[in-house]
Amino acid sequence: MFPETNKGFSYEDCKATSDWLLAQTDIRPNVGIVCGSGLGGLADMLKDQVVFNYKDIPNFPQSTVHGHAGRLVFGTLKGRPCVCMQGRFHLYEGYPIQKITLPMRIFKMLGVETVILTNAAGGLNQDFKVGDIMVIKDHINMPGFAGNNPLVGPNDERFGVRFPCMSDAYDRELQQLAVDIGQELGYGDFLKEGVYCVLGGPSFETIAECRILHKLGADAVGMSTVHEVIVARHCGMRVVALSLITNLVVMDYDSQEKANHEDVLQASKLRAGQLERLVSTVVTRIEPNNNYI
Ligand SMILES: O=P(O)(O)O[C@@H]1C[C@H](O)[C@@H](CO)O1
Ligand SMILES: Nc1nc2[nH]cnc2c(=O)[nH]1
Repeated sequence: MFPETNKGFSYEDCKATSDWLLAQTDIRPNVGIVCGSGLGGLADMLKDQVVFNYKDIPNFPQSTVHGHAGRLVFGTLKGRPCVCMQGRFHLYEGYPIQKITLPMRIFKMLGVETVILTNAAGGLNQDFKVGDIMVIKDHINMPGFAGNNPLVGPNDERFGVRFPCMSDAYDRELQQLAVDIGQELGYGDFLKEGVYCVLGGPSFETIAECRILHKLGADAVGMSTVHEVIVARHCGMRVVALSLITNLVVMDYDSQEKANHEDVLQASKLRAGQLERLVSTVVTRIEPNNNYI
């Protein structure tokens, strides 16, 4: 009934991958972290590391993008067991959407309850500046409008329901926790909240596309995160996501600005340390029983 490419990985495939990982580490993570472009330093914060190269993990795709190392790092953050993707997969790398989101189901099977995602994004909101950190409050799934959703294909109820709700995709308490911690750390001047819009990439947006996305209510645009969030929510994990605004999109035909990946990586370096501090503090305030301290 479904074409072969839409079948994704079975529950048993995912279990085989998670069992393979669990057999090689004693760490039992309850927090999973995904590092965006140029933000892989987050993984380096983990202590007592057990590291797997993606190429060695059964069923895992390979990272092909500069700024995404391609390592799954288990470790502890101030004593809290975590697993961190140092490099994620994007639609434009050519993988089926079910493959780029496979790690979320692996996270779930490893015991992860909360997923923290980061990304580099272009700022559409006219009040945003390069270096702002945006706590994502909602998303617009542009590829999803055309049917490119990671849950397309047969639904296995052991993962989640056929028609998952997305109006609560971004956990409100975790959003507030991230904002509160940002304020405590003195990030008030560059801490924002907003809507993230995903496009397929890899080409950056035209001026007309940026104008329309802005009119649609998006504050930032990128090429990731949303697919992972959908799969994470489908299998019941809580989600908080942060965009680092690495460039302001071009909305004016007189502008000479041109988006490019090297500038994105360069800009992510400016705020990487502060973003890492924000994420690590969020992790330490999440209790295993899902309460916040
Ligand atoms: O993985 P993220 O979303 O951080 O990567 C962004 C989107 C593209 O992959 C790349 C463009 O520079 O950065
Ligand atoms: N689509 C998109 N992704 C980005 N990632 C970082 N900056 C951008 C951008 O301007 N557009």
